[in-house]
Amino acid sequence: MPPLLVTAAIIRCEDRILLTRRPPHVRLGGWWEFPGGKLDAEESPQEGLKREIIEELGIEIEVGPIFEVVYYRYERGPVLIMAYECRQCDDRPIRNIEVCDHRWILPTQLDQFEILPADQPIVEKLQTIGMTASGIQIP
Ligand SMILES: Nc1nc2c([nH]c(=O)n2[C@H]2C[C@H](O)[C@@H](COP(=O)(O)OP(=O)(O)OP(=O)(O)O)O2)c(=O)[nH]1
Repeated sequence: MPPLLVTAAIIRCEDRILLTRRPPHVRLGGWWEFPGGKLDAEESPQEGLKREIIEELGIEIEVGPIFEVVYYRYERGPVLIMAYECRQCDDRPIRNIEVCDHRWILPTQLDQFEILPADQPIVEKLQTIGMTASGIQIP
């Protein structure tokens, strides 16, 4: 089975990153994750990610360089997660539209959240090198 193509946004603001929580009633409900979702047909990863963030949180983002790519086998089938370094580029407040909670956290706080298992390589990279070290272009 080919993997589901999923994009995820590592949205940074100063030294914090954004984590969102999946609503209780959806598949994998209650887990924390990086906001994003499945790509639609004929959509580039960057276009899909911007669309998902507007749908889920009501904010506009700029999509920067790729941060990590993860292949993970869930019981229902594999996913390929493309995680991009991003930043918010408007001043709208975040709204929990398709998520049930969100937090701006320090990388040192990642261990305090139950984050989807597929995201482990992303979490480890954030904990060890952070984002500035990987070249995110944030003034
Ligand atoms: N957005 C996101 N999805 C992730 C992460 N880690 C991870 O394993 N996933 C998985 C969970 C889901 O199986 C899949 C994303 O699917 P989804 O159901 O959230 O995507 P979607 O919003 O497009 O879904 P839908 O409601 O339109 O069906 O990727 C992550 O950090 N962010």
